[in-house]
Amino acid sequence: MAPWGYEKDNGPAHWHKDCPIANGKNQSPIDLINGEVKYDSGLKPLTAKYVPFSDAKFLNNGHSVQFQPSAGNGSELTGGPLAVKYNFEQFHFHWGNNDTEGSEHRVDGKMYPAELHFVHWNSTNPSFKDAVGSGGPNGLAVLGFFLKVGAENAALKPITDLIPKVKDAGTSVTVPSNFDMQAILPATLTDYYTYDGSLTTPPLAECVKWIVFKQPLEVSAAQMEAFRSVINRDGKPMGGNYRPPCPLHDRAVKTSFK
Ligand SMILES: NCCOCCOCCNC(=O)c1ccc(S(N)(=O)=O)cc1
Ligand SMILES: [Zn+2]
Repeated sequence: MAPWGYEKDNGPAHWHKDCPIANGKNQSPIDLINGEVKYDSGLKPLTAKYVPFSDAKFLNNGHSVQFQPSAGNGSELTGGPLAVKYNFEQFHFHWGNNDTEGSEHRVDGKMYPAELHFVHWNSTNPSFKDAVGSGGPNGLAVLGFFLKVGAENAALKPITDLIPKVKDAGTSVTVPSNFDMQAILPATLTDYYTYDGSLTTPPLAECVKWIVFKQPLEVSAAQMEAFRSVINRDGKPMGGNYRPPCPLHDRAVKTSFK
């Protein structure tokens, strides 16, 4: 099979052939249906401590654009539904070709124009790859933020300004060391949905504690257009790099908010 993608001939409907877990019972993304979630007063705010990076890359890997510091950057995530400390690995985006589509998770069937994923791995593992393969939903913790079109996002501007430099698949640039990743996050990481799920791209491993924030971040129309100029491995616009929602089966979605 051609490498996986989001086109007719290699998109989400084909992924099960190489990754049979695609039809598993803990797949992501899902539609977050407010009438079916359950408030959990035990869910505390999350704490993300992101330290400045000395040598981080921003790259086009053919199916997303991704910020990736060198291993062992000392940034960590704790709290919320997490029992242990998680190390930051990378962040990346999913988006659409217009403002009516693009996010992976949905809220009562509504899609946002884009979704930002901060990927972290359980620090009781020796490496990220071990965490992916560790079995069970505690290998990774991914923070999902919906993006909506509005004011320019000053914290993301250093990243969206680099997009023209990684327009083509397989290209990357070094990110200026004064880039402040912490500034992207809201001041308090409260009001989120959380559930046990999977990677939303192959290998689709069911190793993820998902934490999706209720409050979208804003980006300007120009910043959205920057994403839409990115080209995928087939030389086509990368927009549409989102997996449709998967069945919830007998999972519960908990919320930290009433
Ligand atoms: N390819 C087989 C070996 O796989 C080893 C682990 O590789 C994992 C590569 N994928 C990822 O790291 C990865 C990370 C996050 C997300 S997502 N969109 O669910 O946040 C999807 C994918
Ligand atoms: Zn993602």
